[in-house]
Amino acid sequence: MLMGVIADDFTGASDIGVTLAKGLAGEGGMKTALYMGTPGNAALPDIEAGVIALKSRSLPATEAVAQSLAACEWLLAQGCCQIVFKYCSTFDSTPAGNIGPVAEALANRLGARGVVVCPAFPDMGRTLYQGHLFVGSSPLNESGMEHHPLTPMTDPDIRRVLAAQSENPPGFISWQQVQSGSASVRDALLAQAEEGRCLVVTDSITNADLVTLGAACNEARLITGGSAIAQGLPHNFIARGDAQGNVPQRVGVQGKGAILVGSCSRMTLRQIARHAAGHAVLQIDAEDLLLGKASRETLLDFIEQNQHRAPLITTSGDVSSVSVLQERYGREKVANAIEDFFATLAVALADAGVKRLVVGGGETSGAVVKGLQLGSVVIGAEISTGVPALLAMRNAQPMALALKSGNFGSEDFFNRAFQTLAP
Ligand SMILES: Nc1ncnc2c1ncn2[C@@H]1O[C@H](COP(=O)(O)OP(=O)(O)OP(=O)(O)O)[C@@H](O)[C@H]1O
Ligand SMILES: O=C(O)[C@@H](O)C(=O)CO
Repeated sequence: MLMGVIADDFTGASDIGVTLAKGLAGEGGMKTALYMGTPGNAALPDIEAGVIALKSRSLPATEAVAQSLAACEWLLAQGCCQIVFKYCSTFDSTPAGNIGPVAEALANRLGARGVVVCPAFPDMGRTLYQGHLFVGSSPLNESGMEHHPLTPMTDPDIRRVLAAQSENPPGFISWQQVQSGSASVRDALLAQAEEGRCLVVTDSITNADLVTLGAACNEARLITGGSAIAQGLPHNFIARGDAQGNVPQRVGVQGKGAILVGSCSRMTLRQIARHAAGHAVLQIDAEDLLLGKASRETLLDFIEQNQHRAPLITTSGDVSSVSVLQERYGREKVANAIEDFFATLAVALADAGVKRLVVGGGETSGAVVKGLQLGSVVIGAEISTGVPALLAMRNAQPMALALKSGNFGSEDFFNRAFQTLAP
């Protein structure tokens, strides 16, 4: 294994996994495996990049650091010479972390300084200019992310957000400097390292900027960013003759399917509304879950009876219903109850023969995948930007999954993914 990635959520892990697996157009990527949690066993010998999915985004910082360091040790033991810490392209974090504490702990472990911090993901409209993160034409704090149920983002200045959760004041490299090319960025990173800067917020607006950063980080021990930071990294290994140039294959499994959605992000709410117009949607009242009122039999029946209508079960609510519930019961209690619900439901569905599962939301995906106790997963071709089809084995049976980040995918995503996971 040449490169190792530690991702702070499961949708993000599949997002960066497919970015590494496909690499640059015309060249291909790295043979990449996705591990659902830090594995107990050694990786297969032909794997060139390993992505470890953690569910560490909303944990207390000390736990997130401990899990990330353990993942890092496993990746180093597999032979990785470069580690990437993947977080959300909307820099989802709490005032206490976990991006700053995890990035600094990994930098200390790897002896790295002048480490790139770049959440930009231009294909999804996330750009970083003068340290400010935009989603399309809106600053981060006016993009809907200010209402996120777990990690509301109320400041678009990533330098300030990161400074508040880091021990060392972060450095900065502007877009103008990135335009001067990879050698100039490498020098700038070295200069920042010599000044003692651990983390360096680095602007990027286009994919070309991210490829420049990738080339500048050819020899870096640690890189941090959204998935798009990984675009140019396979090239470094392919150009050296270390990696072969992989192409992800289409993945599909015969059998019943279900769609489970716990994301309350703007795009997901639109996708659910669109799905409801032509397919089967069962809306669960999230408060019923907190009061222990949901019946599993009804849900299994709903999925069984609606196989021809791409059945979707959701708890998602709009900003006001989420905040009413959180004020009444507390943010963590609400999230835990809903995530437990999805984890248990996914297991019941899989036990009842469901073989295709589309999940909406990173924390929700984490809960579902942990519930199903999936180990390593094959990354297939992309269904939409940042969302690959995945092939897992459960009880020696194949299972196809798609884990969709809250704001990813077009309005018809849920039906498209449901159909795409079939052979
Ligand atoms: N009706 C609801 N009220 C309050 N919280 C909810 C409700 N429905 C779901 N949730 C919780 O909101 C959180 C949504 O986070 P999740 O990471 O799954 O989606 P997301 O943030 O949109 O996805 P991503 O992180 O991939 O962008 C989960 O913890 C989920 O349990
Ligand atoms: O970077 C993104 O936006 C996604 O991969 C993600 O992490 C959402 O949870």
